[in-house]
Amino acid sequence: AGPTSQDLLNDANTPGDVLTYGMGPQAQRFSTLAKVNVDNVKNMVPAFAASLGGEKQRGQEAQPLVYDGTIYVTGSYSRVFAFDARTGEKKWEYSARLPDGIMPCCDVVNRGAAIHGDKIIFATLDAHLIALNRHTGKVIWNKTTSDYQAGYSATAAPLIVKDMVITGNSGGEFGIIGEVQARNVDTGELIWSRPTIEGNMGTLKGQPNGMTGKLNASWPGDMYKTGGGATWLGGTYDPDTNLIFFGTGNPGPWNSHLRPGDNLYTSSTLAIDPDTGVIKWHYQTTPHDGWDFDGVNEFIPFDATVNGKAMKLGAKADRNGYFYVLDRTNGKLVNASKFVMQTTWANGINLKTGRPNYTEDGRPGAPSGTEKGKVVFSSPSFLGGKNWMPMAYSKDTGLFYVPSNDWGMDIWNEPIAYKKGSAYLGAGFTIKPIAEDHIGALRAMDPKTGKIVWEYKNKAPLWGGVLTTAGNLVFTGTPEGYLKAFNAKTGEELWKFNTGSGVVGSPITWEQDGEQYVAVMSGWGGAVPLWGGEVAKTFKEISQGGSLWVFKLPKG
Ligand SMILES: O=C(O)c1cc(C(=O)O)c2c(n1)C(=O)C(=O)c1cc(C(=O)O)[nH]c1-2
Ligand SMILES: [Ca+2]
Repeated sequence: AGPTSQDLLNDANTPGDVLTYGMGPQAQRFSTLAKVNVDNVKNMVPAFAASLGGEKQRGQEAQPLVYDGTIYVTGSYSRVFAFDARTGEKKWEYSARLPDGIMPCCDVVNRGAAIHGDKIIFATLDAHLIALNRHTGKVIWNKTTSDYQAGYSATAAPLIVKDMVITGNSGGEFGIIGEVQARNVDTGELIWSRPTIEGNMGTLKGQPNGMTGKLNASWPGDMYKTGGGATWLGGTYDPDTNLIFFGTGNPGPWNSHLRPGDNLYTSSTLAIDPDTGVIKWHYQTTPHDGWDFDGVNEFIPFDATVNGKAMKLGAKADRNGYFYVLDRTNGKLVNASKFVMQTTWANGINLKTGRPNYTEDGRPGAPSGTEKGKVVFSSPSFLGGKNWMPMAYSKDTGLFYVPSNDWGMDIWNEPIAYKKGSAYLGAGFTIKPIAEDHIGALRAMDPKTGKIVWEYKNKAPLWGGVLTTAGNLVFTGTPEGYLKAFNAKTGEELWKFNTGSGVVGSPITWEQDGEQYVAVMSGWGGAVPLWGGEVAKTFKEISQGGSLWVFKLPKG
């Protein structure tokens, strides 16, 4: 039969398998396992490695799934692999036949699959959603989610809620319209679609277009028709409030002078009712985004007592450099604090309005005629204080572990007009380091105080996901090739292993035959080598790769 929607809800409490992207619908990436712990992690050794093979290497950003003795991973170029979880032997491989004209902005990546019943479901770079038989890798259904020739693509892992596959889309750099789609998991038929840009019609259940507030009030003229707001990282689900949370990306074009207004719902967190597709609340982290700060970062539900009051909260480390804690029942700001070295574009967040206090010269200037506008130095860079790589929340320490980066950019605006299937930026940029000794910084954040409790600095930008465990451990990868383990309370580095290529995947752990296993994908890529400017030059020595690595303690 295979996992049911109920099994997926219980994923965080069943350490014998990993059924969801995020290790639980809330995506806390916390494991209750403690067989591998601060005392013995130094002894951990590889159990096996499995290559994705072929000439198709590039960025391997996937988080593996584990079920019934099989590890499922997605690879670059829209591939899926099933490996034996005891030996690493390949069971099957599926490779989507991609057309020549795909337009992913930021490498040919995929972050993971979903599992349900007899199916493995994943999204492709040419904007298809495909369900494979998990035993054979044969296609069960294959749906077109949008038009790749207009710049749509998909890189996120699907979310499964109540027998629906809920997906985001990519293409924010091409003037697409961000969208969340819910489909029947058995057939792939569309149930509802929720556009993220005010003024665009979706097909919602029980509401003709379901857009809240005045249509298009936050966009001039027709700009909402090409407004971006891609939901390119997928979503999390909170059973306590029955809400799904999707971040939305940058508005199109990047040149903000062409679209005065807040440009809802770009660079925001949306809380959506999974039963209808209706937006219950929104919180916009960067109104009128002019830096590609995007806002797509994952929103992780957690519970804590604030000022003596038990609260249902959620946290998001935004690309704009601020760590936000919201009341997840209504989207109200509880606190916001800086988690990076610098934020040149804003002096903090106004706790009453929830809006950033913009600095006077932080925004790149308007072009005049065909001349580019005033260049400004901005920090974080557009690749963000934190990009797509997911943070983790430990129920034991009460801390969030945030994979962050300290860097800046020169950014300027240029004239631009929309053309179907062409980049729609109207901006240029060069990314620059801002510190002598590091770009990457893994930071332990206390969500109650907004304080950084410890940090680990890394020379290259951190671009991989984080895992935390009841063994008082935090795991993350580095572009230099290491998977590393840290003491969750102190940040002390306890173990490392070099996988031979940059690690930009998200680690997982599970228990099998009485032993605890840890797995991560290795394979350098993603946006940094493509867009990293001066920063990317320092990492050209990193070798490409494409392997799954699995670790455990030696027997006996
Ligand atoms: O607006 C979008 O649709 C969109 C999509 C993606 C993507 O799907 O990977 C990225 C971005 N934007 C983006 O801004 C970005 O920095 C980025 C980095 C990466 C990556 O995988 O390393 N993807 C993306
Ligand atoms: Ca983007």
